[in-house]
Amino acid sequence: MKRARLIYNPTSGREAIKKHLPEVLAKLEKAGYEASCHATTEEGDATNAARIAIERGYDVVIAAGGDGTIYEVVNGLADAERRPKLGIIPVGTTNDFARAIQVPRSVEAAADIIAAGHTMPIDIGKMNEKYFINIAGGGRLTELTYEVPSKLKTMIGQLAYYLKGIEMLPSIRATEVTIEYDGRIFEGEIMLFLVANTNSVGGFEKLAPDASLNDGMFTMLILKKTNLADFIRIATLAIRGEHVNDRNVIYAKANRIKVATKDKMQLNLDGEFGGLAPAEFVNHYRHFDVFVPAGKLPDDPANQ
Ligand SMILES: Nc1ncnc2c1ncn2[C@@H]1O[C@H](COP(=O)(O)OP(=O)(O)OP(=O)(O)O)[C@@H](O)[C@H]1O
Repeated sequence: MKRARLIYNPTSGREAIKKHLPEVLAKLEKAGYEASCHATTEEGDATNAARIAIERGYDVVIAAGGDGTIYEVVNGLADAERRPKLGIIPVGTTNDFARAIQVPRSVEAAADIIAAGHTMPIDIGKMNEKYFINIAGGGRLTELTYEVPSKLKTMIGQLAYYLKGIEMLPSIRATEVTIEYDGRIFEGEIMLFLVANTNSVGGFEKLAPDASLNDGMFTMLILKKTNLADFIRIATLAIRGEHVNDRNVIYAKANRIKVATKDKMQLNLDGEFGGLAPAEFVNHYRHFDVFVPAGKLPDDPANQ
């Protein structure tokens, strides 16, 4: 019998998962799995739980939480040679990855997608020793994702990020970097750089408009040093995906990217603190099979 392990963050989002657990487990059992779950207890626990699921040979591992929980689960699974299929139940404040794979923000609907059994291959990124599934980045602006207190997120959700962004905007400084991407080089001052696996980043769904989930390539975006007025203009363009041709933006595909800086630069992986530069990003082609709705995603080989 196939076995599924649900790893859920009981504090995620507005603590939405807890009351739906019996239905989720029942749906999995009905789909033919022997299902069990693990509630995470603290930061890092989802990674440990995922490693244990590998040791115990689970066929499916499901991450239920926000992007932070998915990130931790991915890091517990990604080094294994035989990796379980990955399911996502989005109950966080930011659910960028779920949005990118069109898994709805309803516990029951997300569980139905896993029960239906359709998967597609997805690339992931590795930065130095850590993996990310959605987005990596650096620059002062990306730091706001972990400056938002968790309690505030639980209370007011996505709004907490925007409030923090407005608060930080006037103080954002540029960083001098050297970025090497597939043999090309950029040297100069930047506001931020992003290395995206998907098109869905921080609620901006068109930030990397042509990112593919499984072409073996990252979409890289560099925002050069700008003044505040230009910055706001480009952010507004980014809502519609019209920033990619702006003269302050470098937008390119690459599967290996190296970032070096003389200043201290914090790196961000899937919204979590990922260490300090220098960094090397490597794309791992079709590393996971992820449950997605059938017939919806253009990158799904089943729809091509
Ligand atoms: N029992 C727990 N108590 C406190 N924190 C926890 C617990 N379990 C996991 N965490 C931590 O909570 C962090 C945020 O979780 P998660 O991403 O699932 O949801 P979120 O708070 O809605 O945030 P977001 O969706 O913005 O990432 C994770 O980085 C994880 O390490």
